[in-house]
Amino acid sequence: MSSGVIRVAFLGPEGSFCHQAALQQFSKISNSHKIQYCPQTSIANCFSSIDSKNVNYSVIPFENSTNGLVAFTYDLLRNHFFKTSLNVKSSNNNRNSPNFEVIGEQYVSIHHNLLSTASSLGSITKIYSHPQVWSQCSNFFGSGKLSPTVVKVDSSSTSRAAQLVTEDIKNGITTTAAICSVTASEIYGLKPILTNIEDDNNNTTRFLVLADKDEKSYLNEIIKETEKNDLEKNPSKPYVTLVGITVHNENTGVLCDVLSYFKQYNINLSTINTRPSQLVKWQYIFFIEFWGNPRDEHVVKCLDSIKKISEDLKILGSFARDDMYYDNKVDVNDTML
Ligand SMILES: O=C(O)C(=O)C[C@]1(C(=O)O)C=C[C@@H](O)C=C1
Repeated sequence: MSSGVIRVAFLGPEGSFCHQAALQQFSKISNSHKIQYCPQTSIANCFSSIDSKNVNYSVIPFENSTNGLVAFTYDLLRNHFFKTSLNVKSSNNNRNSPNFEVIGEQYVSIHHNLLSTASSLGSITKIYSHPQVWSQCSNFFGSGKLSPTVVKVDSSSTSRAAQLVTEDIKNGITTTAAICSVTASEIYGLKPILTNIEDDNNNTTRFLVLADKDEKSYLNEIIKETEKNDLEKNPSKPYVTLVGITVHNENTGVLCDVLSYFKQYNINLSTINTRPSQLVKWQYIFFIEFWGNPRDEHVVKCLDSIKKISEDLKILGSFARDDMYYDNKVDVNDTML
């Protein structure tokens, strides 16, 4: 890794929403530091590039306000932080202790656009987009504007979808379309034929920022410094911590006991999601985010108590809550029309 340059992985190519999240996070320090953005072809590569120390940071999609958790990401967090039958088989012992941790979050407003050079909506034969997008645009797909035979084709990202349409055009195919951002439409030189086709105009995706945890040098200090400045400006700015917990299935009420510790220590939860543990069939990892910092005494006590009654507990990281979290107004009058 070349020194002095901060390398940031994101789900590429350029123009993806993940790219936007990376720009939001790192533009804060782009005046004082050279940032090199490193597009990856999959979310899995965003993880492997940071775990193998090819980059200093990686930005990954985590959840969407319309369709919830990004399962690919949760499963990759599981595969890196927990022992699973997959990594036991490959005897990859490194797997429960990755070289990175979660240090930040970014919120991106997701507005979807349909790009195509087809002569009409009805003549589109194929639409490319990231699989997370289909259910964010379900009203559009149910509107009857498209041919009933149109085929949805998964692409690795929304910007890759736009790229695929440009490749089709070069090959003389003009009946394909992509659903992607306005930025992607500008980069790939294709005009949207429909804009804002998402069901909910408040559609937002939350991204996590992963950082190389061994790199105790200036890189993490920069982020800590910007956080420190934020916290100085607003000392009550809350912290959020993400943990993963597995419990012994056969113990009745054990999850209830885990949750009651959070209550006992007055710690408020912000999300809870489960994914199969991939170690024992029908066992799950509970991914929990709570308001608090693992350095706070009451958080330490709470997690210590939980550790005693759970099979495994991993702290995936903690970060200052981003201000955009609070931008969650829903216009009820709008939804009642
Ligand atoms: O394809 C992109 O542009 C991405 O950044 C990925 C991703 C996701 O995985 O959720 C990000 C935001 C949208 O929700 C759709 C796709």
